[in-house]
Amino acid sequence: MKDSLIIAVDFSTKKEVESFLQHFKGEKLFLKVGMELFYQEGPRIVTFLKEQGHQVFLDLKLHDIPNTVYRAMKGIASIGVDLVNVHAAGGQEMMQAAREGLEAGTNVGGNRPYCVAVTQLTSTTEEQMIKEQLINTSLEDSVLHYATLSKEAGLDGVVCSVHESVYIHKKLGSEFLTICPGVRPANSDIQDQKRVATPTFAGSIGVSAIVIGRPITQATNPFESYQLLLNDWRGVKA
Ligand SMILES: O=c1ccn([C@@H]2O[C@H](COP(=O)(O)O)[C@@H](O)[C@H]2O)c(=O)[nH]1
Repeated sequence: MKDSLIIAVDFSTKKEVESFLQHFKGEKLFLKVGMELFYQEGPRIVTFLKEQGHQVFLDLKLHDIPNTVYRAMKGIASIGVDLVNVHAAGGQEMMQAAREGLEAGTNVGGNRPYCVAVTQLTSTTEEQMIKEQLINTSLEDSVLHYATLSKEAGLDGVVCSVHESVYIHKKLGSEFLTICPGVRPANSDIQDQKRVATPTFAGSIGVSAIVIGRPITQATNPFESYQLLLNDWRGVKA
């Protein structure tokens, strides 16, 4: 889990994923399946990727009442994913229920999937948070607050931007996972992301894992793009 570069395979069909993975010549990857793909293909896409030897982050960002989240997580654990998530805004009781559901759904002797909570989406600015969510504090304080609640609920970490990771590790310990999307090569298009950073910066400050989608999936040569980003992240000099 730690030091992984997770590729967000944001495609609509298994066929598109299969053709994307052909660029990687059998390399074992850490892949993120999001709503777009899961809602089209269902649990069988996870089974397919696991059978190919990949690790899977199922990014469904659950946010519902505790009983519903418990039952959904119980089912998700039985599909065999490695990492799942909820929205921290669902509250501490809901996050506890998520963890308990995962424990209940994990086979005896198996590993419970890691569970992390989304703090503030990396597409949100501080200005938007204050205006639209009526959270009258700094974005950093809001993220730290959600991270603290997540840890108290027994979760393994959070989804946050690279910029908040240092404060989270300082307060909650470096073992508490910071999974960071919003990662872009220097001077590239940030698209709908707002709180962005380069892989090099993420690596230099000890972020637990980074998530990158479009800079790899939409590249002319996805494998080359992945290798370059991986080297930047791991501090390998060209
Ligand atoms: O705060 C969040 C939480 C999740 N995401 C997801 O990560 C990827 C990022 O893709 P890019 O193409 O690299 O922007 C995407 O699947 C999001 O759903 C996030 O970006 N921010």
